[in-house]
Amino acid sequence: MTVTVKNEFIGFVGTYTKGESEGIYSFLFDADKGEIRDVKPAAQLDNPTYLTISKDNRYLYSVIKKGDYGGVAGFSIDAESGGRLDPINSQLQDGASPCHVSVNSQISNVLTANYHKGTVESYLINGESGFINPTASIVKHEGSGPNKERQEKSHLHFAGFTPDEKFVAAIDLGADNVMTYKVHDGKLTEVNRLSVKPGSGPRHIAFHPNGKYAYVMTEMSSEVIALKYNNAEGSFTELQYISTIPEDFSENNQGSAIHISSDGGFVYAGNRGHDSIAVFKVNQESGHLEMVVITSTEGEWPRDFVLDPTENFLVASNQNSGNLVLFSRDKSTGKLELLQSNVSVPDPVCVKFLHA
Ligand SMILES: O=C1O[C@H](COP(=O)(O)O)[C@@H](O)[C@H](O)[C@H]1O
Repeated sequence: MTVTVKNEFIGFVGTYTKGESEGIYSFLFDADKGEIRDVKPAAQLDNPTYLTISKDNRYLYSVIKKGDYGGVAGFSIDAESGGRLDPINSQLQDGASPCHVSVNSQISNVLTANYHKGTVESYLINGESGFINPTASIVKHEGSGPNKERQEKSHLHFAGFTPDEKFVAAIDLGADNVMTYKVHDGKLTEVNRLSVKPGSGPRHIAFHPNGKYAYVMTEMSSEVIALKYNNAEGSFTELQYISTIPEDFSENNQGSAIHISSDGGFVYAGNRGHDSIAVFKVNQESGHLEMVVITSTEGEWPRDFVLDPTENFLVASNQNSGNLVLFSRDKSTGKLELLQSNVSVPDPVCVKFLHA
């Protein structure tokens, strides 16, 4: 008897709901055919921009806006139905919603970063039910940078656990800082602060799987900063700045997301304006990057992107043109090749897959 195993994965898309979007969308990705299909609404809520999925695929946590409140919402994932999301609960605070959310591997702690408030919020999670408890800790950053329009105060853009989960890394675009915190019972205590190039606007970070290096995408200077990471102290030292756009590109560009392949071989960095993804090869000895190629995202304003669970593909979300774009990925060269660019999703921000 021949048993056929389907090479099919469920993905979710976070969106802004200021236009036509209804909330979070799900889709199926067929890795044999190299095709995204069956895009459909999975949960109705306002501005579920950023999403994260627990390691065991039971829960999805999303940014949420509700009237004048913003916070985090939890859902249990019904993979059998192709990705139905059943609400668990949400925790809301007065004011703007966060822009980033992450969960630790134990599913005991969710973190959010709030760009508008300049805060990092930490919530304890009940691992049995996925229930989000009220905030265990809120840290307000104080700072500013030389860019008067964008850096008048702290703007937190990312908060996530380091690979060994000993520390939390938080990125402050407004104050040009990469911060590390210790977390105990959900309470955050600062342990380190790295000041990066004034005006660069650091946005997101991706750690090398070897735990020795990390890569920060800057929004305003459109660069990747390669960092050496000291995992005993939770501290960083700068190794290299490398541009993500061609030297002769003089129009507006804002760096977006950054991700690294799980073999640590390639770093991918998003360009909004140049509308592309820059591919870098990682020198595994030194942690330095070398540009491979810059590939068009076939749409406008790639806010984020993700490697699929096989890492043979990459899906980018073009926020302003409202399309997901599927590329195949060569694991030996890191290069991307366009497969599909017409997958419509209104105002997409990020795409996340269930873990393999
Ligand atoms: O990348 C960006 O993020 C900030 C924060 O997102 P938000 O959903 O909390 O507003 C956004 O304001 C900015 O326009 C965008 O470039």
